[in-house]
Amino acid sequence: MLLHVDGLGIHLAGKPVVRDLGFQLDAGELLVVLGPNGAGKSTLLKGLAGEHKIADGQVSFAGCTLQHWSKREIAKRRAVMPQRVEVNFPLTVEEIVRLGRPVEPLSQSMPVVSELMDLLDVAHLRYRLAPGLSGGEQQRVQLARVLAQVWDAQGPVLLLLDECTSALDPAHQQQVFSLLRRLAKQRGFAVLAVAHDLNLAARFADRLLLLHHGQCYISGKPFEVLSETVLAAVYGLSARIIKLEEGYPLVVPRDDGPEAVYASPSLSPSPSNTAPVNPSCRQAS
Ligand SMILES: Nc1ncnc2c1ncn2[C@@H]1O[C@H](COP(=O)(O)OP(=O)(O)OP(=O)(O)O)[C@@H](O)[C@H]1O
Repeated sequence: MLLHVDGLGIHLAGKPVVRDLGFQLDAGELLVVLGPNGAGKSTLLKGLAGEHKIADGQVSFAGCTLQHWSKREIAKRRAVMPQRVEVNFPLTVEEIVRLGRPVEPLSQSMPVVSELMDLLDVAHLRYRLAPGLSGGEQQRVQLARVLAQVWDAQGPVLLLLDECTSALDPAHQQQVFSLLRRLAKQRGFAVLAVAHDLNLAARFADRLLLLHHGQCYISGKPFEVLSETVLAAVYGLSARIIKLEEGYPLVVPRDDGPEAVYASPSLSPSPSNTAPVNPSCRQAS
């Protein structure tokens, strides 16, 4: 097991934002973390990235507690893409991607930088300055920089990506998730990606972890997690789940919308029916 999270608690401004969270992530797995706004997804990711202090529990990576990794060693194996990265200084796309490989001579880093610019479809922008790029272009450049950091790492690699496709058009979203899946399957990367798009998650994730009020509501394979009752209870979303021929679920919101769900006493988000069905975050099955 590459990443082992046990009883994790993170407090912000004196309040528990992530509570009693436990899950594991293996090499070669793509785990998508879902949940409503404010559920604690970014806080979890920042905790795993070492940006937030861990108040309770333990996180170990490749068998060693996170706090015991040296900054230098973990930087070779863990790459993090935050939810928002704004580049306001006049660096070119190529220079930004190269920031992922700060200690390497130019001749050595250029093949990786070029490969990643191709993969993220930003090679045609290589001499453009970052502040003039569109939101989606900026996001693809940042993802290329993040991947450059661990591209040819030896040994275990963990990618922590916070809504890394939120600004992308549907085709680029598919390309990026398909790339992440390939990196997991072919290179053994462990990928934890926070996302809001349920269908993208269902299509590409090996497993989903649904956060609600800082706790794991349910985790498991997409079909186990994405049920009508779960979506109604966690998001207040009325939706149909269709099983596609390809074998993964498709979430189709109903016309009656969230207001209708909230109007229904049996599905209103009262404390009793928003309590996690699976507080210890066991597998759904
Ligand atoms: N630095 C902070 N200090 C105090 N509270 C914070 C801080 N950062 C986040 N929070 C609060 O913690 C809760 C979880 O925030 P977080 O950003 O983890 O949510 P999220 O699930 O990523 O949401 P979104 O889908 O909107 O990005 C929210 O209620 C937020 O207001």
